[in-house]
Amino acid sequence: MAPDSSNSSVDDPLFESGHRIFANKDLLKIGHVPEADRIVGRDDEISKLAKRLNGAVHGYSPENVMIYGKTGTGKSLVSKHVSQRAQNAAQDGVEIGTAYIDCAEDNTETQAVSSLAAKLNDESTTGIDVPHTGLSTSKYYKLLWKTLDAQFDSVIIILDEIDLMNDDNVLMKLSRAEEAGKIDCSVGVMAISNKIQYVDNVNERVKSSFQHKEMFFKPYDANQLREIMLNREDAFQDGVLSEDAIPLSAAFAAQEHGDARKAIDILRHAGEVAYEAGAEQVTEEHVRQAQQHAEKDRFRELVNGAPTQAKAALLALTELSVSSDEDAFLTSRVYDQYERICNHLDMDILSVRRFRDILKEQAFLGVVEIEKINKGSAGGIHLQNRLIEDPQVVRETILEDSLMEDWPGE
Ligand SMILES: Nc1ncnc2c1ncn2[C@@H]1O[C@H](COP(=O)(O)OP(=O)(O)OP(=O)(O)O)[C@@H](O)[C@H]1O
Repeated sequence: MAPDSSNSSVDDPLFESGHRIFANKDLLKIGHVPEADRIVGRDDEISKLAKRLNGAVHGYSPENVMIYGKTGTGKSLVSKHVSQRAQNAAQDGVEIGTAYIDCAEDNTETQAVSSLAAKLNDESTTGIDVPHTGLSTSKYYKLLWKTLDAQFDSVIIILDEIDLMNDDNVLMKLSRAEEAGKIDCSVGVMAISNKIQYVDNVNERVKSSFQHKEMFFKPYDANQLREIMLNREDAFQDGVLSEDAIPLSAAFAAQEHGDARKAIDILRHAGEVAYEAGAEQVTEEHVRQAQQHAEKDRFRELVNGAPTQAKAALLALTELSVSSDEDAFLTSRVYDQYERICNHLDMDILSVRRFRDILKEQAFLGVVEIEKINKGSAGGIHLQNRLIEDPQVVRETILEDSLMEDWPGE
């Protein structure tokens, strides 16, 4: 880790001595794992999870656990924390290994198994060389089993964002290894997901071998978010945070779904905004600006991740918004524009009914706002669609997609 030089003085006047706003910005980094005394509001989850892993501490099998919860509710943090404590608490003569796999990165069976083998293998103890690439999946499994037996009585494996793994095989192989006689070391898997029905959708064979207990992490409320941030107040210089900065960041994050990552992000960004503005304090206004920025980022992510047809529908609404003084348009008018776009880009044209469904989905995601207009007894009910975010931002984001970039605009 880089030394904390926030308060050190620098001889060259071109550079600032220390930092006006931050004392230890690392505390607000996304990947930062806080110390036990900075973890707030998760005592129950920590002790429940510890019970599941208790066997490992005494050299028996830990239980498998499936952890569900929305983003930023502390699932990764608590699982890393408890597995680390189990490793430290291991009884004399009991060796516990722990490994964390981010399935968003290692999303194939081979990648996950090779990563596990590489992370758990201490070559100086086992004499086993685990090459990064080039072996078949089954060879990587063999290396993994060898390295586990050479070092551990028990191993605790965290598979984070398991729903992003494109194959459930790894879950089955890990949970069956001991029973199938492939290893003597016992294996406990903590699989983590935001998708509440993840296990319902996995293959029956996997389900029957991955016998597990389930845990649900509830979103934080504004008080808990405030506590989480107060516990990292020392990321800032003394007296720099105005009284409102933390409560307001907590309130913004709680409004959405109680996401601690979002709360910390807003606070860090507010500090950056204050710094850029040359301010001495992080004020309510800086937090508001940081929140608007976070909102734009979230919006960009939503639009980026939308299917191509949804992007074409949004582009149609965007073009109308950019080229007119109005900001809300009847579905029929948006559909005409959508047809022009699809023709130009050589895309399939969906039926009006399907097109309406797409706009509804986008309204559900908070990209579009739909309003019912009653045109009297003869005119009937019509739907008007409006983009929630600045049309130029939406346009720029959609045109980043290589399938849409040939649209010249109107
Ligand atoms: N109870 C807590 N106390 C202190 N910090 C917390 C707490 N819960 C979460 N955080 C912080 O919030 C951020 C997000 O937490 P974490 O990654 O554990 O969430 P998650 O539920 O795993 O989210 P995702 O599903 O998006 O991976 C991290 O920086 C973490 O340190």
